[in-house]
Amino acid sequence: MTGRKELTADLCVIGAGSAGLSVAAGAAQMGARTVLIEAHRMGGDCLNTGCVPSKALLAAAKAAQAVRGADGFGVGRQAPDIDFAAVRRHVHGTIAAIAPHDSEDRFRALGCTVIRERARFLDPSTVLAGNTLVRARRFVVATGSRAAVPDLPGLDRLPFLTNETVFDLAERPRHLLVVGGGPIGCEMAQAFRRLGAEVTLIQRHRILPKDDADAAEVVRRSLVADGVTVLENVGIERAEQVGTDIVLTLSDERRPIGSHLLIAAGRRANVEGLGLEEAGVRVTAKGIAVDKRLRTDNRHIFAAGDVAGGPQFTHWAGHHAGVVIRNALFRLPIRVSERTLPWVTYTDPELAQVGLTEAQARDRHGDGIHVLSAAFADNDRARAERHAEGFAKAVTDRRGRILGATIVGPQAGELIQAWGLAMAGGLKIGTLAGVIAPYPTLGEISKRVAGGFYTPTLYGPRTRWLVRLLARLG
Ligand SMILES: Cc1cc2nc3c(=O)[nH]c(=O)nc-3n(C[C@H](O)[C@H](O)[C@H](O)COP(=O)(O)OP(=O)(O)OC[C@H]3O[C@@H](n4cnc5c(N)ncnc54)[C@H](O)[C@@H]3O)c2cc1C
Ligand SMILES: NC(=O)c1ccc[n+]([C@@H]2O[C@H](COP(=O)([O-])OP(=O)(O)OC[C@H]3O[C@@H](n4cnc5c(N)ncnc54)[C@H](O)[C@@H]3O)[C@@H](O)[C@H]2O)c1
Repeated sequence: MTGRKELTADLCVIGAGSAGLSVAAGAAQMGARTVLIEAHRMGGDCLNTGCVPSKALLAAAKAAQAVRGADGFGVGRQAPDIDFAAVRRHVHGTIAAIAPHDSEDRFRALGCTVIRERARFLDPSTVLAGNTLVRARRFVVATGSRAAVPDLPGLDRLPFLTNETVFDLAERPRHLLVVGGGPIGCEMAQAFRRLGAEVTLIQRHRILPKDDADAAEVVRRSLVADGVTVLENVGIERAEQVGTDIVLTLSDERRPIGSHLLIAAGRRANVEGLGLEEAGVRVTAKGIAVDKRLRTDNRHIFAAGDVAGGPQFTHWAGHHAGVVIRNALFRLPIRVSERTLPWVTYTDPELAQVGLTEAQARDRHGDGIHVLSAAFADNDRARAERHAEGFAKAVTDRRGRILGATIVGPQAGELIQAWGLAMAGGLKIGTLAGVIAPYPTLGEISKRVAGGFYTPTLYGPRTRWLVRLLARLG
């Protein structure tokens, strides 16, 4: 075709976010001729409008909270002096510091051909990106997701924030209304509250409904203790602007009023305008339909990351990338597995999960499970650091096979990794119980939980009988 550039490749990746970048980096370094197409910003959501800015904002909020809490250690008695413009510089400085890792330069250096255009399938084996036609043996659609905007009467007539705009606020909101109590809603509610805004969080169910109910309750109490108004199990009837204020009318007739509105009510897969129909790729309400090998209905086209409709995490996108590479380049029938997928909500305290929650384990295994737990109140390090809220809990089958673990408390995201490793390695609970954990560490809590599996036997009547018998024998 005239005026058009044509490229042929082994692999063409659409979207340079967590999933697409991992696929492209792996494939290029393994020698595949790889084309990477990105319409907007290299790094996608995670780097620019997701994980990175949200964790940077939470870190600033934690620093502010540490000032408030210093009094408890006998160190000063003061309120934090928060310079919101400087907080914003910290957030954007963090993005800038990480950006080179996801940059066009780096990917070109790895051997990828990078095209900064919007991509669209013309037919099952051709993609058009700007002026370039790409023909490839395999394609990967990794176009991610965006904030789902609820169908709320009045919402279309007022300004609202999403994860794409909230990190660009020049000034701290006076009163932030947060719609949605999933991970984004809870993290942002706590961050803005600790940075000095009034915050009201409105959630249709309980907060963090995908998580263990007892653990979510610990997070809820912490949000309330920080001063967040948490309104749960309530619908929103309409939204309106009254002067400069935003007013929501709830199903129970309460009317929270705020200066800003953040929509954090779930995600919608980016499937529009991609020519998926022309490519023979089927889409459902959740996203692109894929099998366990991440193949779409067109066996030459894979989907990875948020657009594939499953869990939405950067590390899950990374797992997807490994599955796609092995299927697409090596033709190995590798499947995705959620069995040891961890997830963490980075509130303070953090809430971390791997494997089944207690409720899920009961659903699947009935009463044939052991539930083991320990409180951070009994962990000496947590006490010393005045972070003794929360608990760790594990669920095993009758024989001590670990089915899942939940940790809510300080550093829960770090602590859950021992449980993920144990599950991935097929270790039984006895291995964790036998670990020599350094004292005093937060990690001792895992050994304590695991040890609970043996407590009834260890301190039971049979052991006591045996000890007395051996004592009598001299
Ligand atoms: C506020 C927030 C906080 C989060 N925090 C965490 C966290 O702490 N930990 C965690 O694991 N996960 C977190 N997530 C989720 C995580 O960001 C996503 O799961 C991850 O970014 C998904 O990666 P992806 O590659 O599927 O999509 P994306 O990162 O969205 O990348 C998709 C890319 O495709 C591009 N694109 C779209 N259409 C086209 C097209 N037609 N042509 C070319 N390019 C296109 C987009 O511009 C984008 O760059 C968070 C998300 C949000 C919103
Ligand atoms: N720490 C992390 O790993 C992290 C952090 C942020 C986001 N994420 C990822 O991003 C995804 C999206 O996060 P999210 O919090 O937007 O989604 P989510 O779907 O987990 O939570 C959104 C919540 O909003 C509620 N909701 C929906 N419509 C509502 C309405 N009209 N009124 C009141 N409540 C309403 C829903 O009940 C739901 O619980 C998550 O699935 C998660 O995987 C991960």
